[in-house]
Amino acid sequence: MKDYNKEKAMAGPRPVVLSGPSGAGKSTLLKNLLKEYEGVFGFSVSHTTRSPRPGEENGKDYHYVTREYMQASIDKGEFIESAVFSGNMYGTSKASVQAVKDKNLICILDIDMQGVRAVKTTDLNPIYISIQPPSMNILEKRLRDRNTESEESLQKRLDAAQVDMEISKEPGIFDIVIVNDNLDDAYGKLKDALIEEIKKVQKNNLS
Ligand SMILES: Nc1nc2c(ncn2[C@@H]2O[C@H](COP(=O)(O)OP(=O)(O)O)[C@@H](O)[C@H]2O)c(=O)[nH]1
Ligand SMILES: Nc1ncnc2c1ncn2[C@@H]1O[C@H](COP(=O)(O)OP(=O)(O)O)[C@@H](O)[C@H]1O
Repeated sequence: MKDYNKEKAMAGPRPVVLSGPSGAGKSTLLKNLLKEYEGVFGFSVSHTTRSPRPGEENGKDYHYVTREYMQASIDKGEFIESAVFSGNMYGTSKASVQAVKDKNLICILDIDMQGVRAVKTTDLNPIYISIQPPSMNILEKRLRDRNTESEESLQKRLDAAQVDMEISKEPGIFDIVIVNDNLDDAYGKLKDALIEEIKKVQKNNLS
């Protein structure tokens, strides 16, 4: 038992998975966390075959790669999980998570439902948080106003969102479901959910 606890302590803080429909507000919320708690959270930078949006940075938001490169890396066993979403490949590399763990930071993963299911079969043991929009109509408005998607990509995201919103209601998949209606309220709930882990890292940083 003692050894088990020692192993757990050495494993560092528990990672956090943020999932939920495209447009629910995951990036907005996690960027707020990374900014307010610099030195506490670190982002697991995923790989994707989608093109960068204006303002996105290679190596910061994603590693933007070709399908050939991504498939070869997956075949080499370099990924914890990968999925196809809206026609593009996305995946969490072992190196991305390790880079955050090496700094003793809480690793945040922004992944879709397929990723959540895959991570559940690993020993990552994260806290699973679902970010949900107040309604489909509001989600569609936010996605349109974001101005990042073609009509085709938008429709694919809305179709996936419908499925995601249903699945997130199933008990046992997520530890917490946060409805992102008012942004400040949703951010407050996210911080409340993570405060124990945040305190642990802050305490470790001081000692
Ligand atoms: N499984 C998995 N999903 C990911 C990964 N990175 C991002 N995603 C998900 O892919 C979906 C699309 O992401 P993105 O193209 O950035 O669009 P956005 O969510 O609308 O901002 C979202 O649901 C993300 O959570 C990953 O490494 N693995
Ligand atoms: N509570 C909110 N109220 C209004 N707009 C929001 C709220 N949360 C996020 N948004 C906006 O909705 C859009 C989608 O949010 P984003 O963080 O990109 O979602 P995701 O990362 O889940 O795809 C963005 O333009 C963002 O500024």
